[in-house]
Amino acid sequence: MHKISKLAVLTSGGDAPGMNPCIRSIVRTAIYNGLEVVGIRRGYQGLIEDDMFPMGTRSVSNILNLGGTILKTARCLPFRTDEGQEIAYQNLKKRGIDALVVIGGDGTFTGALRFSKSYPDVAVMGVPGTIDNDLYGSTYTLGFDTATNTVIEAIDKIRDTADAHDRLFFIEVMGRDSGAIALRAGISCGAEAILLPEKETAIDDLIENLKSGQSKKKSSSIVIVAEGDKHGGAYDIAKLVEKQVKNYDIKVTILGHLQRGGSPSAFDRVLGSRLGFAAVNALIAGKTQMMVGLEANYIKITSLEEALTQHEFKLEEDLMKMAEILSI
Ligand SMILES: Nc1ncnc2c1ncn2[C@@H]1O[C@H](COP(=O)(O)OP(=O)(O)O)[C@@H](O)[C@H]1O
Ligand SMILES: O=P(O)(O)OC[C@H]1O[C@](O)(COP(=O)(O)O)[C@@H](O)[C@@H]1O
Ligand SMILES: [Mg+2]
Repeated sequence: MHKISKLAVLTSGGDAPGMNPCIRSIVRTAIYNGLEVVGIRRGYQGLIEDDMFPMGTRSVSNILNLGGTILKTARCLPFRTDEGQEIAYQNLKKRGIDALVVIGGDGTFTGALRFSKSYPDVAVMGVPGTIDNDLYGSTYTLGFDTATNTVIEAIDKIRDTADAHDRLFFIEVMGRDSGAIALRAGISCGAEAILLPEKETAIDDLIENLKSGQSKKKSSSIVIVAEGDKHGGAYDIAKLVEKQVKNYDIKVTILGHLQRGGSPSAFDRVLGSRLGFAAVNALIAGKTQMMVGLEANYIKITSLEEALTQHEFKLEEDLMKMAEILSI
């Protein structure tokens, strides 16, 4: 078994609250175990540009409560090329780095697995960090809990004004391919309808549902639209509905990037700490091309290969049905 001595960490793809607690945990667990630690700025971009710096225990002081990522993040096109991957490898070798922890989503893991297959002498471990909660191998990903709470706080406020004016609101939440935030937020805020990318929305049913709400004297209605819905965003759906639902003052709100910011929740701080701790310990134990996750409240280690091939989101039909019944 190859014993590691110098570990690098990066954050990649969309930032997610909980990344900082995870970085802190990785740095301190590694140092506790006698490893040197290097931080890489802007994900794979910094790996290719050799933008790295040594990290000590104090370099991660007072970051548990911070949203975003102190390492910064990026979406990096050159890492998708063989040349980019080779430059990244040479930069790691030059510095004597023999282990890499990547915190990110499916794209980040795809890049890491490809890199690790070409250059297996650098051990690679993934930590699921994305507000979209769409990775196989972990019931929860970093940032999902905080983002959902941020969304709930915003929708509660919108509900107040919707109710005061008897209005119908279409609220767009993040999730290009994932309805995870939309579904949890919809249940938490008593949405009249939840539209997800994983399920084709029957506009006629939506219109019937809204009309029936009116006849039952609902004073306001909230429809949550995940940004990746097949009919388009909240504005497009509102236009389709507007023609047929009369006597309702319709408004649209796009929550946008505010959903990705903010101080991580207790859940995400604990999750980040646990996953970071587990990632370093797994590398020390000689594991590579894996990801750490949380299943049934226990750490679970899954191969990146499996995580990426199994990754289709399983639509939670039971929760959809429950949300529908509870909003009658
Ligand atoms: N097929 C791939 N080969 C190499 N690198 C990739 C590949 N897919 C994604 N990446 C790298 O991972 C980065 C993050 O992926 P992205 O999909 O943007 O975010 P996330 O990791 O949150 O899903 C990309 O910008 C790119 O550098
Ligand atoms: O900030 P950007 O680059 O516009 O990306 C927006 C996307 O990032 C996310 O917040 C997170 O996606 P990833 O985990 O794939 O990075 C999506 O919900 C959203 O569609
Ligand atoms: Mg992704």
